[in-house]
Amino acid sequence: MTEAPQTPIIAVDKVDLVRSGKLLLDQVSMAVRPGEHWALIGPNGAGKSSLLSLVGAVQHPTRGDVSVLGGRLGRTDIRELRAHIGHVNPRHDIRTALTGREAVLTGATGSIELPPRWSPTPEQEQRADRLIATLGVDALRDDVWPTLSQGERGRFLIARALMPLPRLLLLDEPATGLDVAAREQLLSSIDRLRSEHPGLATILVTHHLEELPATTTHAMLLRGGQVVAAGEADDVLTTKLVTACFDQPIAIERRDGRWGARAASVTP
Ligand SMILES: Nc1ncnc2c1ncn2[C@@H]1O[C@H](COP(=O)(O)OP(=O)(O)OP(=O)(O)O)[C@@H](O)[C@H]1O
Repeated sequence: MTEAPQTPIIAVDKVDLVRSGKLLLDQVSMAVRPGEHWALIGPNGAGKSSLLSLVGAVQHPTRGDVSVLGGRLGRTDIRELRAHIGHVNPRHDIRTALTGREAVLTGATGSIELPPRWSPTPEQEQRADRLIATLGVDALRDDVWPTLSQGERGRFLIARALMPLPRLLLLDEPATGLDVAAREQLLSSIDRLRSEHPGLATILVTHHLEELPATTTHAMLLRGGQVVAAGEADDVLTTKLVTACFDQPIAIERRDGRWGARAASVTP
């Protein structure tokens, strides 16, 4: 007996995105299934954030279809869809002295600050504490936001995004600005998270292959709004395809699950 194929969490079909008369995405297609962890890679201006905003139900395509969690954009209430998508935005702006744990709890209300007179249920508190442990920031849970480092905030924000039990987690350049130790802690946390939530699908945007967790299963290379390659990570993250994507000779190697990139020597 053959197994029924898993319904995609995201189905993007021949999408164009036009803004201010400019074609930002050109015939892009993508299918993401439960348990898949995608890397979205490409040079500056390639269209990575634009694609993330479509699958995050933030904006609609100009042409083509986007379905997220079974709801087709344009036919579904996108606010309702967004409630099931965890979106980790490095520009998340907390201006008060919330503790790390309180920041995570705001994920239950979808707000930036804790709403007045709101208190979490015991289940919400337990969930926040479990996620804080998974992301490895237990010891910092009572520290206030202004005193946390960028890497520590990043891990609290991932825990926050997971509070509503999303089936899809979008990570927009989560390692930007982190030192090597903070980056490695973040990547280990993402690996742990993925193993503890096997049905979760994730998409991680980055310019740097060194910032990919070892649990990355799939990759898409974008350039000038077009897909250069998409599929299983080992088939896509190759010297030939990454060189074509960045228009620069780049040698790719994978060691102990992690990727590395360096300038390739060009043979005359
Ligand atoms: N609303 C808009 N109107 C016109 N052009 C836009 C708009 N939004 C984005 N762009 C342009 O579209 C292109 C793709 O932008 P996008 O932010 O998706 O790229 P990116 O791959 O995420 O880039 P980066 O790595 O620099 O963050 C860029 O050239 C950008 O200037």
